[in-house]
Amino acid sequence: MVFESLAEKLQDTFAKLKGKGKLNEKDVKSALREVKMSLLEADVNYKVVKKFVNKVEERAIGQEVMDSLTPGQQVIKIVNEELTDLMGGERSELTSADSPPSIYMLVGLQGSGKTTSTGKLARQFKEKGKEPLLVAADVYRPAAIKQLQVLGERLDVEVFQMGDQNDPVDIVKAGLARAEKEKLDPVIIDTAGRLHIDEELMQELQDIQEAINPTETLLVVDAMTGQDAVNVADNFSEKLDISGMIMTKLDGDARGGAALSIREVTGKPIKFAGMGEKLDQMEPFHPDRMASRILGMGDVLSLIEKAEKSIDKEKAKDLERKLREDSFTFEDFLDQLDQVRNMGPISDLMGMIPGAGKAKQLKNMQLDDSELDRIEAIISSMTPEERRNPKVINGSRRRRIANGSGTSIQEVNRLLKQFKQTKKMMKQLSGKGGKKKSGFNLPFM
Ligand SMILES: Nc1nc2c(ncn2[C@@H]2O[C@H](COP(=O)(O)OP(=O)(O)OP(=O)(O)O)[C@@H](O)[C@H]2O)c(=O)[nH]1
Repeated sequence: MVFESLAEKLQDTFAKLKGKGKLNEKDVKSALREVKMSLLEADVNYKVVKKFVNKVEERAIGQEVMDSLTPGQQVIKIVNEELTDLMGGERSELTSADSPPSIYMLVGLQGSGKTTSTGKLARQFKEKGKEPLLVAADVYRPAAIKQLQVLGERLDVEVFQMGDQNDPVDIVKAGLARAEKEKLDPVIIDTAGRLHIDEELMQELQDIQEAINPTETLLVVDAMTGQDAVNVADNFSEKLDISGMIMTKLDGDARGGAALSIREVTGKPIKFAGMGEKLDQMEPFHPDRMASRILGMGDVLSLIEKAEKSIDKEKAKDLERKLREDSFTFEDFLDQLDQVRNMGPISDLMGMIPGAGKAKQLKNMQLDDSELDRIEAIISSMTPEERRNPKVINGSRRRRIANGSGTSIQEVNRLLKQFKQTKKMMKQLSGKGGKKKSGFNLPFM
């Protein structure tokens, strides 16, 4: 899960704080010392941590907080606000050009995820009905051109390339001319990367910037590299006019040091967060939502947005009807699993549910993707009759299903029990006169 280890530590600290009725200055100071340690362990830049903790302390030790009825909550609220502020406050949108095409130039070190992010960005524009053009300006690594072409084919997006024997500035200019002629908008440029920052590369990128004056120059940085990412960003922004950042591989970043320091150190906003290798795994970066995730308050807004994108509305309606009529079967369950999978890794989804990170029942259920695989295997080993009417699943059938799915009888039993409980719970939720549910359900909730 994104920021998992940091989130766990902070949430532990605040649980203790909330447990106390009245707070005194000492309590707050000791909690903030823990916050400081957690942030440092998460590889957040030292200066950033110091400034952050001082700011929180200044606000938290005020009379208003101490005298309030819920001082613990008030401190968490302040931390939440300051974390949001640290990551840039408001969401920073991509700017578009006054007259098309908008030009987005992606820069960054080799392996940071530049080419993948070029594809992800193109996909988002395509979804909005735009016709982007991708320009392959990395002439040093022929495989990079091929990689972009493969992405272009998959997305049905045009890719402009002139091989690896031309000057990148000429390639980019010719690419722009093509976009103008064919009315393609926006133009997304994949530039060359290097393992380390070097003068030659910076010069080349500066030349491209000068020649085409991009609408935005987006620096792609790998969150997993922690403070290195921050240093790279600092160096790049000294030499180039960077307008914002795409932070990749946040899905594998349990600590969060780069995401929490980079804005403060460079002054540049994170505009997107890469959450996986697939082309649909890039999210707009919302500082407030990210802060809430870290503090275990969930990110219901992002969850709903994801659900709206990946869940078939007709199927959702159908499901609602089935739940109402109590005709929900294992077939439907399987179908729902598929839809949940479409939304991304289950651990990421869990991070978006308020309190889920701390909920013991959920932890015990070990909801990771391999668990979903096992559930799927068990259901697939049932006969159609068993899926429609689980009541017929007696002892010997359970054994057969366990054998067939490579699981144990205990696991089959657990799933059957879970299914029964889920049905009961959903029936209550959608019960007559009860509250109407939103258009989607997760089968385990
Ligand atoms: N988990 C995860 N992997 C990612 C993400 N973004 C990119 N990757 C992976 O990171 C690796 C490098 O990505 P590329 O897009 O090839 O990197 P690049 O910066 O274009 O590298 P060069 O073309 O060599 O300069 C690939 O294996 C990608 O699948 C992300 O958000 N999450």
